[in-house]
Amino acid sequence: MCGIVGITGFMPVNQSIYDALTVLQHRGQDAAGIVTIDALNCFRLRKANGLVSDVFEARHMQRLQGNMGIGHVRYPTAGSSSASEAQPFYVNSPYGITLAHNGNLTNAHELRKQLFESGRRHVNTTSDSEILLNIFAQELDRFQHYPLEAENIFAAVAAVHQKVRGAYAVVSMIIGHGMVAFRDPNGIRPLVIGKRAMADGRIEYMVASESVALDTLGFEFLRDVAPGEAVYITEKGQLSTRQCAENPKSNPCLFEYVYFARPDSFIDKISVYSARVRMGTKLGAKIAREWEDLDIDVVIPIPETSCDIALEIAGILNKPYRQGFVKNRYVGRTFIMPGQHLRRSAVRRKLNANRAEFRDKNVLLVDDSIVRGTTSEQIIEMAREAGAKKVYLASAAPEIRFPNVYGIDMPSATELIAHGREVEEIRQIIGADALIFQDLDDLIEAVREENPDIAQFECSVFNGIYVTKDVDQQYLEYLQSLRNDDAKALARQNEVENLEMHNEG
Ligand SMILES: O=P(O)(O)OC[C@H]1O[C@H](OP(=O)(O)OP(=O)(O)O)[C@H](O)[C@@H]1O
Ligand SMILES: NC(=O)CC[C@H](N)C(=O)O
Ligand SMILES: [Mg+2]
Repeated sequence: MCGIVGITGFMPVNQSIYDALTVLQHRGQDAAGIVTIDALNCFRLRKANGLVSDVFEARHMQRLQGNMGIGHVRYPTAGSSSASEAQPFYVNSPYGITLAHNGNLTNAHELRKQLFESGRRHVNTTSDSEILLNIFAQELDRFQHYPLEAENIFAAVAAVHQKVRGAYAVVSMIIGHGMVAFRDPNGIRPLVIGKRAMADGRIEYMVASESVALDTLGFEFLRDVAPGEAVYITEKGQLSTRQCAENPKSNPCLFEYVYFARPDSFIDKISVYSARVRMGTKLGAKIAREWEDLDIDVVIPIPETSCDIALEIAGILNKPYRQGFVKNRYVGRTFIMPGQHLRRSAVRRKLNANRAEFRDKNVLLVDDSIVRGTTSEQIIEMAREAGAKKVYLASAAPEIRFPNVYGIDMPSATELIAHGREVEEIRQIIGADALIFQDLDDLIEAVREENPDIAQFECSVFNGIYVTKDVDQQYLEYLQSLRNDDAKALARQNEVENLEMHNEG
């Protein structure tokens, strides 16, 4: 998952975009970037690998001048993790365009070919986002006048929707025009818009992956950008919006609510926090039903995302809730780290058992999800080392059995602990005394309760149904060959940092 942000204002936006990226950091820890448009109508860019606080030094911030800008935090799901694939991307024609993207395209390979053969455009990186930028540029280029009208920009987005498959929440800037943001016709990845009034009444606008970024910067939440919709804000601050998809549907990613998004965000009118509490209610009821005979002394969350869920379960079971694991606040999210070795070693650096809470107790550990099993395997071991008698584990998400192709880096089914396995087998592998998963229907109900208008969530990782309908076994095999852990490790070895083009150093 990546995080995107864009601000059109009347004051310098560099600090605001930086601040927004810091509250979206949980969506991507690998790279960060900001582009602004300065007073001479030139783009100013800083992007590199690392956390937001590492990438932008005072000298970069000073150079990022201008009242309009976009930013990105990256969790790579396509291409390589080289700094040259950090975002935003830039293309010089027509007019000069930059773009930041959250999501993943499922027809990137065909699009690249089509761009070269019929568009005479070469894309020099392996990033799907740079392909998306070039498709957008190609469509804008069909209008051969300057400046473009809002109509032209919306027509270009409509054409992008026709050509591109997959998940994309996008923010882009066009020199001499303004900012454009759009969401794919299934609304898989989130995108919100907000506004802030200046003292003189002029309105500044902000788009972001999550509403928490608007809150932090004092922008008033206006609404979610609708699936398929585009918003265009001119340099002068004029907002227009348009539905650009022929058959838009609301199929937001269920895993955003389980894990990715911050609890204080609202996505498609649903509070992420409340959804997690309801996940706890449902799972608590299932545990009470199915584990009547189990003697649970204490409920312990696996920090951080599962804390709200575990607290609710403790309430339902009428058992004490204890913070049995202390989290090192300087270690980030382990699931989105690149490479299994790094993920494994990070768990013990991140979490440490509070012995007093485990000694001679039967503990119920709660996690939001079990994906590769990296966390649960080690955490159960740690609970036992700390003196627990019995260790039970509950997951607020059902078994994750299928790859994700829409912006979560789970390209290969064989890396998933629940792939091809039933609960008993998974329990044995992770070493729990008992293991329980939430039912998919319960999870969907828990999330959907606040917005019954959502008929279908994107929940392919649980049921193997891909809402874009273009994903078949052949594509999944292709993806796996490209992005399994070994292939990515090999690619990392061959990377040359900070170069746009490969340079034999
Ligand atoms: O089965 P796994 O492959 O280990 O993946 C699942 C775990 O990873 C995530 O935690 P993470 O450390 O990324 O972040 P958090 O602090 O937000 O819980 C998630 O919350 C689970 O704990
Ligand atoms: N997680 C994401 O949204 C990733 C965006 C894009 N596919 C990239 O890899 O850079
Ligand atoms: Mg976790």
